[in-house]
Amino acid sequence: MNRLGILTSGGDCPGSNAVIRGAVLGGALTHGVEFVGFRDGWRGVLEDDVIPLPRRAVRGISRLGGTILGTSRTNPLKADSPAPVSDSLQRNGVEGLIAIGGEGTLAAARILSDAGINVIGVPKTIDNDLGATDFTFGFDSAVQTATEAIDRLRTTGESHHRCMIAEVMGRNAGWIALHAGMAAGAHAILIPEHRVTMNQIAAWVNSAHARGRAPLVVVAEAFVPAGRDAPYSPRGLDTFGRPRLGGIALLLEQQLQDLTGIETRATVLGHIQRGGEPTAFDRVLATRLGMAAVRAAAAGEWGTMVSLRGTDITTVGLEAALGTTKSVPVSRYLEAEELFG
Ligand SMILES: Nc1ncnc2c1ncn2[C@@H]1O[C@H](COP(=O)(O)OP(=O)(O)O)[C@@H](O)[C@H]1O
Ligand SMILES: O=P(O)(O)OC[C@H]1O[C@](O)(COP(=O)(O)O)[C@@H](O)[C@@H]1O
Ligand SMILES: [Mg+2]
Repeated sequence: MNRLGILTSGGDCPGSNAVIRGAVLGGALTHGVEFVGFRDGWRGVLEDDVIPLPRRAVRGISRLGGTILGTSRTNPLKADSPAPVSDSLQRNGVEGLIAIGGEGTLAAARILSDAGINVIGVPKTIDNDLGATDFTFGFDSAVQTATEAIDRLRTTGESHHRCMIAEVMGRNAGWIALHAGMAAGAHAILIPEHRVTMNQIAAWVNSAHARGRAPLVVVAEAFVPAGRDAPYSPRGLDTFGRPRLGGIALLLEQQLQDLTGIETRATVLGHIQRGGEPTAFDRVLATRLGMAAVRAAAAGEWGTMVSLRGTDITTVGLEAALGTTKSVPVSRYLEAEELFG
Protein backbone atom coordinates (compact mmCIF):
# COMPACT_ATOMS: atom_id res chain seq x y z
CA MET A 1 0.00 0.00 0.00
CA ASN A 2 1.47 3.34 -1.07
CA ARG A 3 -1.17 6.01 -0.95
CA LEU A 4 -4.09 6.76 1.36
CA GLY A 5 -6.67 9.52 1.38
CA ILE A 6 -8.00 11.28 4.46
CA LEU A 7 -11.02 13.53 5.01
CA THR A 8 -12.95 15.28 7.78
CA SER A 9 -16.76 15.32 7.53
CA GLY A 10 -19.69 16.59 9.61
CA GLY A 11 -19.42 19.29 12.24
CA ASP A 12 -15.83 20.41 12.79
CA CYS A 13 -14.29 19.31 16.03
CA PRO A 14 -11.20 20.31 18.03
CA GLY A 15 -8.56 17.59 17.58
CA SER A 16 -9.29 16.81 13.92
CA ASN A 17 -5.90 18.24 12.93
CA ALA A 18 -4.13 16.07 15.49
CA VAL A 19 -5.75 12.99 13.89
CA ILE A 20 -4.52 14.11 10.47
CA ARG A 21 -0.99 14.70 11.80
CA GLY A 22 -0.96 11.35 13.64
CA ALA A 23 -2.01 9.51 10.49
CA VAL A 24 0.40 11.33 8.17
CA LEU A 25 3.39 10.95 10.53
CA GLY A 26 2.53 7.34 11.29
CA GLY A 27 2.25 6.70 7.56
CA ALA A 28 5.56 8.39 6.76
CA LEU A 29 7.63 7.12 9.70
CA THR A 30 6.29 3.62 10.30
CA HIS A 31 4.33 2.30 7.34
CA GLY A 32 5.88 3.91 4.24
CA VAL A 33 2.50 5.34 3.18
CA GLU A 34 1.92 8.79 1.74
CA PHE A 35 -1.31 10.74 2.18
CA VAL A 36 -3.50 13.03 0.16
CA GLY A 37 -6.29 15.04 1.75
CA PHE A 38 -9.79 15.44 0.31
CA ARG A 39 -11.09 18.93 1.02
CA ASP A 40 -14.46 19.57 2.69
CA GLY A 41 -15.30 15.96 3.47
CA TRP A 42 -17.03 13.87 0.84
CA ARG A 43 -17.36 16.95 -1.40
CA GLY A 44 -13.63 16.73 -2.09
CA VAL A 45 -13.98 13.07 -3.06
CA LEU A 46 -16.91 13.69 -5.41
CA GLU A 47 -15.29 16.77 -6.97
CA ASP A 48 -11.63 15.65 -7.05
CA ASP A 49 -10.63 18.44 -4.70
CA VAL A 50 -7.42 16.86 -3.44
CA ILE A 51 -4.26 18.22 -1.84
CA PRO A 52 -0.98 16.43 -1.16
CA LEU A 53 -0.21 15.90 2.53
CA PRO A 54 3.55 15.48 2.87
CA ARG A 55 5.04 15.47 6.35
CA ARG A 56 5.72 19.22 6.24
CA ALA A 57 2.00 19.93 5.63
CA VAL A 58 1.12 18.68 9.13
CA ARG A 59 3.91 20.43 11.00
CA GLY A 60 2.61 21.98 14.24
CA ILE A 61 -1.09 21.47 13.45
CA SER A 62 -2.10 19.40 16.52
CA ARG A 63 -2.84 22.47 18.58
CA LEU A 64 -4.95 24.15 15.88
CA GLY A 65 -8.75 24.14 16.09
CA GLY A 66 -10.98 23.33 13.13
CA THR A 67 -9.65 21.16 10.34
CA ILE A 68 -6.99 22.10 7.81
CA LEU A 69 -8.90 20.03 5.25
CA GLY A 70 -12.24 21.80 5.74
CA THR A 71 -15.47 19.91 6.28
CA SER A 72 -19.01 19.68 4.92
CA ARG A 73 -22.17 17.65 5.21
CA THR A 74 -22.08 16.55 1.57
CA ASN A 75 -23.68 13.15 1.07
CA PRO A 76 -21.26 10.82 -0.79
CA LEU A 77 -24.19 8.61 -1.77
CA LYS A 78 -26.43 11.28 -3.22
CA ALA A 79 -26.29 9.50 -6.56
CA ASP A 80 -27.50 6.35 -4.75
CA SER A 81 -24.34 4.59 -5.83
CA PRO A 82 -20.83 4.10 -4.42
CA ALA A 83 -19.37 4.46 -7.94
CA PRO A 84 -18.58 8.21 -7.79
CA VAL A 85 -16.47 7.58 -4.68
CA SER A 86 -14.66 4.51 -5.96
CA ASP A 87 -14.01 6.20 -9.33
CA SER A 88 -12.51 9.24 -7.59
CA LEU A 89 -10.26 7.10 -5.39
CA GLN A 90 -9.05 5.24 -8.45
CA ARG A 91 -8.42 8.44 -10.45
CA ASN A 92 -6.39 9.83 -7.57
CA GLY A 93 -4.38 6.66 -7.00
CA VAL A 94 -5.79 6.27 -3.49
CA GLU A 95 -5.89 2.70 -2.20
CA GLY A 96 -7.86 3.38 0.95
CA LEU A 97 -9.59 6.18 2.80
CA ILE A 98 -9.50 7.34 6.41
CA ALA A 99 -12.83 9.07 7.15
CA ILE A 100 -12.89 11.22 10.27
CA GLY A 101 -16.51 11.81 11.25
CA GLY A 102 -19.47 11.11 13.50
CA GLU A 103 -22.44 8.80 13.08
CA GLY A 104 -23.45 10.30 9.74
CA THR A 105 -20.01 10.07 8.18
CA LEU A 106 -19.48 6.57 9.55
CA ALA A 107 -22.89 5.44 8.27
CA ALA A 108 -21.81 6.53 4.80
CA ALA A 109 -18.39 4.89 5.33
CA ARG A 110 -20.08 1.63 6.19
CA ILE A 111 -22.20 1.62 3.05
CA LEU A 112 -19.10 2.37 0.98
CA SER A 113 -17.17 -0.36 2.78
CA ASP A 114 -19.95 -2.87 2.14
CA ALA A 115 -19.62 -1.93 -1.53
CA GLY A 116 -15.95 -2.99 -1.44
CA ILE A 117 -14.30 0.39 -0.92
CA ASN A 118 -11.36 0.41 1.52
CA VAL A 119 -12.39 2.65 4.42
CA ILE A 120 -11.28 3.08 8.03
CA GLY A 121 -13.37 5.32 10.32
CA VAL A 122 -12.14 7.66 13.04
CA PRO A 123 -14.89 8.71 15.52
CA LYS A 124 -15.25 12.49 15.70
CA THR A 125 -17.85 14.57 17.45
CA ILE A 126 -18.00 17.08 20.26
CA ASP A 127 -21.30 15.41 21.23
CA ASN A 128 -19.60 12.19 22.51
CA ASP A 129 -22.67 10.28 21.30
CA LEU A 130 -20.97 7.51 19.34
CA GLY A 131 -21.19 3.95 20.61
CA ALA A 132 -18.21 1.56 20.55
CA THR A 133 -15.77 4.16 21.83
CA ASP A 134 -15.47 5.38 25.42
CA PHE A 135 -14.89 9.00 24.39
CA THR A 136 -14.72 10.91 21.12
CA PHE A 137 -12.00 13.51 20.71
CA GLY A 138 -13.38 17.05 20.74
CA PHE A 139 -15.74 16.33 23.61
CA ASP A 140 -13.22 17.27 26.30
CA SER A 141 -12.40 20.53 24.48
CA ALA A 142 -16.08 21.43 24.09
CA VAL A 143 -16.72 20.69 27.77
CA GLN A 144 -13.71 22.82 28.76
CA THR A 145 -14.89 25.76 26.64
CA ALA A 146 -18.48 25.43 27.88
CA THR A 147 -17.33 25.24 31.50
CA GLU A 148 -15.23 28.39 31.15
CA ALA A 149 -18.21 30.21 29.60
CA ILE A 150 -20.59 28.99 32.32
CA ASP A 151 -18.14 30.11 35.03
CA ARG A 152 -18.36 33.60 33.49
CA LEU A 153 -22.15 33.50 33.46
CA ARG A 154 -22.05 32.68 37.13
CA THR A 155 -20.10 35.80 38.13
CA THR A 156 -22.43 38.13 36.24
CA GLY A 157 -25.45 36.19 37.53
CA GLU A 158 -24.26 36.49 41.13
CA SER A 159 -23.62 40.21 40.76
CA HIS A 160 -27.19 40.81 39.57
CA HIS A 161 -28.86 38.09 41.72
CA ARG A 162 -30.25 36.61 38.51
CA CYS A 163 -30.99 33.13 37.30
CA MET A 164 -28.65 32.31 34.42
CA ILE A 165 -29.37 29.67 31.78
CA ALA A 166 -26.56 28.32 29.59
CA GLU A 167 -27.50 26.31 26.51
CA VAL A 168 -24.89 23.91 25.18
CA MET A 169 -24.78 21.70 22.07
CA GLY A 170 -25.55 18.03 21.71
CA ARG A 171 -27.72 16.70 18.90
CA ASN A 172 -29.99 14.43 20.94
CA ALA A 173 -27.30 13.80 23.53
CA GLY A 174 -26.75 15.41 26.90
CA TRP A 175 -23.07 14.64 27.45
CA ILE A 176 -21.75 18.19 27.11
CA ALA A 177 -24.51 19.52 29.36
CA LEU A 178 -23.94 16.81 31.98
CA HIS A 179 -20.16 17.29 32.15
CA ALA A 180 -20.00 21.08 31.81
CA GLY A 181 -22.93 21.43 34.19
CA MET A 182 -21.30 19.23 36.80
CA ALA A 183 -17.93 20.93 36.36
CA ALA A 184 -19.52 24.37 36.82
CA GLY A 185 -21.71 23.28 39.75
CA ALA A 186 -25.04 23.94 38.02
CA HIS A 187 -28.21 23.95 40.13
CA ALA A 188 -30.06 22.11 37.34
CA ILE A 189 -28.92 20.21 34.25
CA LEU A 190 -31.46 19.47 31.52
CA ILE A 191 -30.74 16.83 28.90
CA PRO A 192 -32.75 15.18 26.11
CA GLU A 193 -32.43 11.73 27.68
CA HIS A 194 -34.40 12.76 30.76
CA ARG A 195 -37.84 14.36 31.04
CA VAL A 196 -38.28 17.07 33.68
CA THR A 197 -41.32 19.27 34.31
CA MET A 198 -41.11 23.06 34.37
CA ASN A 199 -42.33 22.96 37.96
CA GLN A 200 -39.39 20.75 38.94
CA ILE A 201 -36.91 23.08 37.22
CA ALA A 202 -38.54 26.06 38.96
CA ALA A 203 -38.26 24.23 42.30
CA TRP A 204 -34.49 23.75 41.80
CA VAL A 205 -34.11 27.40 40.83
CA ASN A 206 -36.13 28.59 43.82
CA SER A 207 -34.19 26.36 46.20
CA ALA A 208 -30.82 27.79 45.06
CA HIS A 209 -32.22 31.31 45.18
CA ALA A 210 -33.56 30.77 48.71
CA ARG A 211 -29.99 29.99 49.85
CA GLY A 212 -28.81 33.28 48.41
CA ARG A 213 -27.27 31.76 45.29
CA ALA A 214 -27.69 32.97 41.71
CA PRO A 215 -29.39 29.93 40.17
CA LEU A 216 -27.51 28.38 37.27
CA VAL A 217 -29.27 26.10 34.77
CA VAL A 218 -27.38 24.22 32.04
CA VAL A 219 -29.58 22.93 29.23
CA ALA A 220 -28.70 20.79 26.21
CA GLU A 221 -30.05 22.17 22.92
CA ALA A 222 -32.13 19.01 22.36
CA PHE A 223 -33.80 19.01 25.79
CA VAL A 224 -37.55 18.43 25.49
CA PRO A 225 -39.50 19.89 28.42
CA ALA A 226 -42.39 17.74 29.65
CA GLY A 227 -45.40 18.71 27.57
CA ARG A 228 -43.51 19.24 24.30
CA ASP A 229 -43.01 16.35 21.89
CA ALA A 230 -39.83 17.24 20.00
CA PRO A 231 -36.66 19.29 20.46
CA TYR A 232 -37.05 23.03 19.82
CA SER A 233 -35.99 23.71 16.24
CA PRO A 234 -37.09 27.08 14.89
CA ARG A 235 -34.31 27.45 12.29
CA GLY A 236 -35.13 25.05 9.49
CA LEU A 237 -33.01 22.15 8.29
CA ASP A 238 -29.27 21.57 7.87
CA THR A 239 -27.68 20.54 4.57
CA PHE A 240 -28.53 16.91 5.28
CA GLY A 241 -32.18 17.78 5.96
CA ARG A 242 -32.11 17.44 9.73
CA PRO A 243 -33.73 20.01 12.04
CA ARG A 244 -31.26 22.63 13.25
CA LEU A 245 -31.45 22.78 17.01
CA GLY A 246 -30.81 25.70 19.34
CA GLY A 247 -32.78 28.28 21.27
CA ILE A 248 -34.61 26.21 23.90
CA ALA A 249 -32.85 28.33 26.57
CA LEU A 250 -34.74 31.40 25.34
CA LEU A 251 -38.07 29.63 25.82
CA LEU A 252 -37.02 28.50 29.29
CA GLU A 253 -35.92 32.05 30.15
CA GLN A 254 -39.45 33.38 29.86
CA GLN A 255 -41.16 30.40 31.43
CA LEU A 256 -38.82 30.20 34.41
CA GLN A 257 -39.02 33.92 35.03
CA ASP A 258 -42.82 33.67 35.00
CA LEU A 259 -42.82 30.66 37.33
CA THR A 260 -40.24 31.90 39.85
CA GLY A 261 -40.43 35.68 39.63
CA ILE A 262 -36.60 35.70 39.48
CA GLU A 263 -35.03 37.83 36.76
CA THR A 264 -33.58 35.34 34.26
CA ARG A 265 -31.11 35.60 31.38
CA ALA A 266 -30.35 32.92 28.80
CA THR A 267 -27.17 32.49 26.74
CA VAL A 268 -26.83 30.12 23.80
CA LEU A 269 -23.15 29.11 23.54
CA GLY A 270 -23.53 27.68 20.05
CA HIS A 271 -20.49 27.24 17.85
CA ILE A 272 -18.14 28.82 20.40
CA GLN A 273 -18.01 25.28 21.81
CA ARG A 274 -16.74 23.80 18.58
CA GLY A 275 -14.09 26.42 17.87
CA GLY A 276 -10.62 26.96 19.22
CA GLU A 277 -7.73 24.83 20.37
CA PRO A 278 -8.16 21.23 21.51
CA THR A 279 -7.28 20.36 25.11
CA ALA A 280 -4.17 18.28 25.79
CA PHE A 281 -6.41 15.25 26.43
CA ASP A 282 -8.03 15.61 23.01
CA ARG A 283 -4.68 16.15 21.26
CA VAL A 284 -3.31 12.93 22.75
CA LEU A 285 -6.47 10.92 22.00
CA ALA A 286 -6.68 12.31 18.47
CA THR A 287 -3.00 11.68 17.72
CA ARG A 288 -3.31 8.09 18.93
CA LEU A 289 -6.47 7.54 16.85
CA GLY A 290 -4.75 8.91 13.74
CA MET A 291 -1.74 6.63 14.25
CA ALA A 292 -4.05 3.66 14.90
CA ALA A 293 -6.05 4.38 11.73
CA VAL A 294 -3.00 4.17 9.48
CA ARG A 295 -1.86 1.07 11.38
CA ALA A 296 -5.26 -0.52 10.73
CA ALA A 297 -5.04 0.42 7.05
CA ALA A 298 -1.56 -1.07 6.78
CA ALA A 299 -2.91 -4.27 8.35
CA GLY A 300 -5.82 -4.32 5.87
CA GLU A 301 -8.46 -3.98 8.59
CA TRP A 302 -10.88 -2.24 6.24
CA GLY A 303 -14.44 -1.60 7.38
CA THR A 304 -13.35 -0.88 10.94
CA MET A 305 -13.30 2.14 13.19
CA VAL A 306 -10.53 2.95 15.63
CA SER A 307 -11.81 3.31 19.15
CA LEU A 308 -10.83 4.13 22.72
CA ARG A 309 -11.54 1.35 25.19
CA GLY A 310 -10.37 2.21 28.67
CA THR A 311 -6.91 3.58 27.98
CA ASP A 312 -6.28 1.37 24.94
CA ILE A 313 -6.86 2.17 21.29
CA THR A 314 -8.43 -0.73 19.43
CA THR A 315 -10.46 -1.38 16.27
CA VAL A 316 -14.14 -2.33 16.04
CA GLY A 317 -16.35 -3.11 13.05
CA LEU A 318 -18.11 -0.05 11.65
CA GLU A 319 -21.41 -1.80 12.26
CA ALA A 320 -20.68 -1.89 16.01
CA ALA A 321 -20.00 1.82 15.98
CA LEU A 322 -23.36 2.52 14.36
CA GLY A 323 -25.62 0.23 16.37
CA THR A 324 -26.87 2.80 18.85
CA THR A 325 -26.11 6.38 19.73
CA LYS A 326 -24.47 6.62 23.11
CA SER A 327 -26.95 8.34 25.41
CA VAL A 328 -26.37 9.53 28.94
CA PRO A 329 -27.38 6.60 31.18
CA VAL A 330 -30.14 7.27 33.72
CA SER A 331 -27.69 6.46 36.55
CA ARG A 332 -25.36 9.27 35.45
CA TYR A 333 -28.26 11.74 35.42
CA LEU A 334 -29.55 10.65 38.82
CA GLU A 335 -26.04 10.94 40.24
CA ALA A 336 -25.78 14.55 39.02
CA GLU A 337 -29.34 15.30 40.15
CA GLU A 338 -28.42 14.61 43.79
CA LEU A 339 -26.63 17.98 43.79
CA PHE A 340 -29.35 20.05 42.05
CA GLY A 341 -31.27 22.83 43.71
N1 LIG B 1 -27.45 7.57 7.20
C1 LIG B 1 -26.56 8.09 6.35
N2 LIG B 1 -26.22 7.44 5.23
C2 LIG B 1 -25.32 7.95 4.38
N3 LIG B 1 -24.71 9.12 4.55
C3 LIG B 1 -25.01 9.81 5.64
C4 LIG B 1 -25.95 9.34 6.59
N4 LIG B 1 -26.04 10.25 7.57
C5 LIG B 1 -25.20 11.22 7.24
N5 LIG B 1 -24.56 10.96 6.09
C6 LIG B 1 -23.58 11.80 5.43
O1 LIG B 1 -22.49 12.14 6.30
C7 LIG B 1 -22.44 13.58 6.44
C8 LIG B 1 -21.95 13.97 7.80
O2 LIG B 1 -22.87 13.50 8.76
P1 LIG B 1 -23.28 14.34 10.04
O3 LIG B 1 -24.24 13.52 10.82
O4 LIG B 1 -23.68 15.71 9.64
O5 LIG B 1 -21.98 14.54 10.84
P2 LIG B 1 -21.19 13.51 11.70
O6 LIG B 1 -20.63 12.52 10.76
O7 LIG B 1 -20.17 14.35 12.36
O8 LIG B 1 -22.19 12.93 12.67
C9 LIG B 1 -23.88 14.01 6.15
O9 LIG B 1 -24.02 15.29 5.66
C10 LIG B 1 -24.30 13.05 5.06
O10 LIG B 1 -23.91 13.50 3.81
O1 LIG C 1 -22.85 22.95 12.11
P1 LIG C 1 -24.31 22.96 12.40
O2 LIG C 1 -25.12 22.58 11.20
O3 LIG C 1 -24.77 24.21 13.05
O4 LIG C 1 -24.53 21.73 13.42
C1 LIG C 1 -24.84 21.80 14.74
C2 LIG C 1 -24.73 20.40 15.32
O5 LIG C 1 -23.42 19.91 15.14
C3 LIG C 1 -22.86 19.53 16.41
O6 LIG C 1 -22.12 20.62 16.91
C4 LIG C 1 -21.91 18.37 16.26
O7 LIG C 1 -22.56 17.29 15.66
P2 LIG C 1 -21.81 16.30 14.65
O8 LIG C 1 -20.52 15.95 15.31
O9 LIG C 1 -22.74 15.13 14.53
O10 LIG C 1 -21.59 17.00 13.38
C5 LIG C 1 -24.10 19.27 17.27
O11 LIG C 1 -23.80 19.41 18.65
C6 LIG C 1 -25.03 20.33 16.77
O12 LIG C 1 -26.38 19.98 16.96
MG1 LIG D 1 -23.26 13.54 15.31
